[in-house]
Amino acid sequence: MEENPTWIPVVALALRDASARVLLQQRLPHKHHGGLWEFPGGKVESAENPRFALVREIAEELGIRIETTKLSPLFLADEAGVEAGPAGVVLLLYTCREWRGAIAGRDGQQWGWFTLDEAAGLPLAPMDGDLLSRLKILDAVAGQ
Ligand SMILES: Nc1nc2c([nH]c(=O)n2[C@H]2C[C@H](O)[C@@H](COP(=O)(O)OP(=O)(O)OP(=O)(O)O)O2)c(=O)[nH]1
Repeated sequence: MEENPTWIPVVALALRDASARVLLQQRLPHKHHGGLWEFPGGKVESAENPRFALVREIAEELGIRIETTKLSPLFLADEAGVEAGPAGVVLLLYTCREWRGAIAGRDGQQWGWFTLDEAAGLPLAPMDGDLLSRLKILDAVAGQ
């Protein structure tokens, strides 16, 4: 098994508002990486399609509806090169600019809209920090 380790797929969303700010939320204190900021999302359930997993997680965590067809895949992050977490987490980041409903931290978590520079100044979960760095490069290339 060591030569063929398993992995845990996790999906995350870079939700962008009209000013290109990004929504981040703070992990609850009792969780792994408690108190650190992250892109909203969560674990893909067994054999679940990642886009549908993200729609489910976003509804659960933020109370809003996003559409699978409005999601664009961006990047992935894994644990090579970032501070180690539980073995095998691979974080798949999508982006989206449209949602329906009013945003609320349904698990009691703090959330907010941040420019990418503001976001970079927050204490971020390791893989989210890695993804944010690449999002900044993508925005710079796109001239945002
Ligand atoms: N977003 C994010 N998640 C990470 C990082 N490192 C790491 O091990 N994880 C893990 C923590 C969680 O097990 C999983 C994220 O899924 P989740 O948001 O559904 O996790 P959770 O803590 O609410 O649920 P659980 O692990 O208690 O079941 O990925 C990281 O740098 N960023």
